[in-house]
Amino acid sequence: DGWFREISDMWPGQAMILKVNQVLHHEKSKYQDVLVFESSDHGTVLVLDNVIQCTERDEFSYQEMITHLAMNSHPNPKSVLVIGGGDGGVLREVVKHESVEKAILCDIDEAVIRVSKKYLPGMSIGYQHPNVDVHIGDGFKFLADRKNEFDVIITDSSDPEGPAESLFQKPYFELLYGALKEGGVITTQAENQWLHLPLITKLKKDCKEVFPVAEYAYTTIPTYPSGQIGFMVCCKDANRDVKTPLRTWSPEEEDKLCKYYNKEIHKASFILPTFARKALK
Ligand SMILES: NCCCN[C@H]1CC[C@H](NCCCN)CC1
Repeated sequence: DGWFREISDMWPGQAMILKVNQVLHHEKSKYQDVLVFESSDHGTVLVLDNVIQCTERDEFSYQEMITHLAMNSHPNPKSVLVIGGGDGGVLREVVKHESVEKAILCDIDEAVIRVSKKYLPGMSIGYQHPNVDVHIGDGFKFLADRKNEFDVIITDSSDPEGPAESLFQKPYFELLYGALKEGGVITTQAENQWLHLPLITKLKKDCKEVFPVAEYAYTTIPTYPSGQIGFMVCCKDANRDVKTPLRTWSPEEEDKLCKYYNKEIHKASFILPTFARKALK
């Protein structure tokens, strides 16, 4: 009937539905079902295994926050790794930082990259930057033999049910820790406080066993379940206050570079409602 329904047991009893004008692409990749459709009011939409990954209308909220919460919590990020993020949106945000000399993206599924380059030019623009390298493979394996190499690692993953399951476990955070240089910072996609508080509580506990600093922040994004998504922000430096940006763009630059992130919302994103603050203490 011309509507896409995001129904999943990860958010029981609720569903986002978007009006479909035209299906642009649909394939079974090696890892997941890949769907791209033109929506009536949210631009082009990327769906993996029936879960909305990004819509052109609101993707900037997620891509900017998962990137700049990490990048602006580091004094001088030169080498950056993105695990997942095949749509290219996070890379687009990473290369907004002049300090970046090398940005590597490692995604397990070449189909997401291929489809994004064809149907999501506003996000895949990230691939055009000269300092960007792309690696197709399992992020877990990629990290295993990288030690002391990155200033920032961003894990832009899908949800725990599916190819990204291992990216939510403690062994993965230990690999991240080893791949980071001194003072390194990570962000991961850390689900929604209304839907997954037990998972986030476990995630923060695991991160705190690996990193001296681990904090949960979140952003508002209309087309994700319950309208928001969170991030775990961790640092190897015990004295780093990730809740306050170390570096800030001027107000003019902020307005030019970002549509969601700014230095106030960096701080505000860590302020939690009482039910979440108690669970994540
Ligand atoms: N680069 C954009 C990919 C974004 N990852 C998505 C983050 C949200 C997730 N479902 C929402 C989970 C609800 N808690 C799908 C993958």
